[in-house]
Amino acid sequence: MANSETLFDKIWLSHVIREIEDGVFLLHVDRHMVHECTSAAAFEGLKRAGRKTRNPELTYAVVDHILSTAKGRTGETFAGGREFVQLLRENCQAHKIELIDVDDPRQGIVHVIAPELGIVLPGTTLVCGDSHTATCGGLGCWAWGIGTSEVEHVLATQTIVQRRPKRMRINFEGKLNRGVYAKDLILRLIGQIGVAAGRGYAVEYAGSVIRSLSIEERQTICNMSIEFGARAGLIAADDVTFEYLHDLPYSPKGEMWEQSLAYWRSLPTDPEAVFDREVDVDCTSIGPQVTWGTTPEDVGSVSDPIPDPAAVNDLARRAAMDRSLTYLGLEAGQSLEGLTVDVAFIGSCTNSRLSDIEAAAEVVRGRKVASHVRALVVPGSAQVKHAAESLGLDKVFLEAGFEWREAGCSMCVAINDDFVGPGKRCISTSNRNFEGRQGQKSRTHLASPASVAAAAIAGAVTDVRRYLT
Ligand SMILES: CC(C)[C@H](C(=O)O)[C@@H](O)C(=O)O
Ligand code: SF4
Repeated sequence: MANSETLFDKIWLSHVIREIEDGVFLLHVDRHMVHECTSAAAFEGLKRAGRKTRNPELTYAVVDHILSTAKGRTGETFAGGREFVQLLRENCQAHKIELIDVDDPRQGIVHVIAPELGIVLPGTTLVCGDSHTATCGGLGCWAWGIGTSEVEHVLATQTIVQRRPKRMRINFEGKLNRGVYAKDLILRLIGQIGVAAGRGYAVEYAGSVIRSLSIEERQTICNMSIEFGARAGLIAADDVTFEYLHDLPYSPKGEMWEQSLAYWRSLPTDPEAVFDREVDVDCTSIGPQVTWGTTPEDVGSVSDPIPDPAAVNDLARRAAMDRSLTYLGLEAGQSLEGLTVDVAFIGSCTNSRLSDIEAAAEVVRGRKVASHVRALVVPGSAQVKHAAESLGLDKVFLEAGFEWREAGCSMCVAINDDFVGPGKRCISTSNRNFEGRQGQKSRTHLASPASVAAAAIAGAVTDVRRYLT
């Protein structure tokens, strides 16, 4: 039907090659990102089957996960990652895939560099063997994480088989309070609708608050789509997006740019379009968010008392809350404010872009990290690191007592040199807080970069608004 399609419908329809069975389709993949952690088995599969990569020019590889973030690091510094890095190098060479290697000035977390380089474009499909690929949806593309066997399929055919998802729209309206950032909005949403609400849906984020966000903030929102079960989250491209994309290394140029712009402007959801589900989030009532449990749904404003599991009727939820509180060493009714932290981590594909680092620096400037806290900033990419350094932000952090590290996934996932330590408590800008996520027996509290910076200074979870002028 004319004039009643959603953004997602438009992208979907322009990528269908054919219907395979009822509701299941073969689709074209425009861009494919690859990293060292989930690609080795896919390349191995190709080798065994004697297949080639169909469109190596549409695939980009980068090293980010199993990598040291120490100054002067190479792909060999972290012993556990050497083999993965080496294999990626060999596979990229054999398949003529562009590799952004450890010492490349474009290196960084896969979901941070893809937008930064203009590999992500509105209206396209982008996949990667990584669940947080949805991050790239912030630029109006359909981006989602795939499994390793699908990585092999995409390499071999440049297509993917997908069941058509349902459509959900989430409307963020109201006025943002001081000390409230994109991270607080997405945490609040997950607290409101729960970690399973997105299953089977492609989600579009909309509303006046979303329109007012920068591209980096939109990526933070889309990044956590997977944390409530949606595999993709999209935000329609607008002038903010076009300005961001203009003149990036891989974005279209000249006449192609003009043609692309005209097409991109046709993509936003039509006014008459209908969604399978709509959710409204009232931003006016949101304060700085901090998680108190082991899912991102276990979240509240920093000054709220931790909810009492005994007051919850759903028995499974009650048991999960009990288990969360035990794991984190917390009690119902307790306030998170004043809770001592051992580690403060600013990084990950959720919150490691320049604006995140700037927001944290605003809190840190002229202050010192509490003496018992290990505090780190791990920029999402070499470009982010460089940009921050040219603003003198590295000095702000170093003088305060933070570590200023090289780009990578780092302590978000702890499959490298950076981990929290058993029984230790970390306040983190990353996206996952399940048991052991940041290392064996680590305890994680998710929050925004400004809130994490404030906690590093205070030595404890605190209300960031006290540190803002
Ligand atoms: C290593 C990779 C498979 C994983 C993912 O897919 O999300 C990682 O990036 C993560 O965040 O846990
Ligand atoms: S930063 Fe964390 S969430 Fe993002 S890709 Fe790396 S491990 Fe996954």
